[in-house]
Amino acid sequence: IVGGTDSAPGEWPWQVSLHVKLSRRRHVCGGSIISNQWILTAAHCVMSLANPNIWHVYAGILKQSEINEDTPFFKVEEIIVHPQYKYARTGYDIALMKLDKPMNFTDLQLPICLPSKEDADILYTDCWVIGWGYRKEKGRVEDILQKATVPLMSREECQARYRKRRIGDKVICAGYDEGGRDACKGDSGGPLSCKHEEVWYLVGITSWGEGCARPRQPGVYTKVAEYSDWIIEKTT
Ligand SMILES: Cc1c(O)cccc1C(=O)Nc1cccc2ccc(C(=N)N)cc12
Repeated sequence: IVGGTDSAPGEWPWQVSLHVKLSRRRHVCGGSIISNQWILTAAHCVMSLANPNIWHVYAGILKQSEINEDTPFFKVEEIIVHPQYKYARTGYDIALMKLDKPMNFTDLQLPICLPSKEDADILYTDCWVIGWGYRKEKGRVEDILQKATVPLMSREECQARYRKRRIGDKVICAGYDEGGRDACKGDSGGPLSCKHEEVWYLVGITSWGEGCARPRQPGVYTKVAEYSDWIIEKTT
């Protein structure tokens, strides 16, 4: 997250850290708890690492430094990548991870609500992007979970900012014209969470952007409301 601040313990109980157990255990992407056995993340996070056995899901943590070989984690039983996904920039950047066993909800690990398709046009005004990703383009994974508030923008305005790309209706853009506050590498797969009438909704999944927090280059997020049928089909 560029231009963010430290989160407090339990502030974002649906945020998880997805680690890959390869050469070195490391945070690869964020993800969101959507039920006691399912995590929603970005397809580009899991594409080249589609083997469920190499993933460790850490829930209820604030700092990466809380994680060591004794820290409990969830194993992944199944990974479902959207069948139409090719690259983050061309959309369908969404994937589901089924945990090997249901988690117990606590104050530090709770699900976030999915917006329904009817909610696709709600104008959310209190949206936050969170993650342990880079604070600048040439950055590194951060220790304390960062948060930044970002305004949603219309598809038309986003398309005007990304002339070389097709900004479709299954993505949502957010950011400041002057730049300075945005998600970045390492935040991928994490939630764009919006509070609406006292309830938090998973409005977007951090997907891509040209650089990070650059003027007139907003963050692009998978629009979760457009995938509610797919999510329900795959998780029930
Ligand atoms: C290609 C690249 C890097 O190598 C390092 C840092 C950023 C980038 C980059 O251009 N964009 C990105 C690469 C990977 C995930 C990203 C997630 C969000 C955003 C965003 N701005 N909302 C940009 C990303």
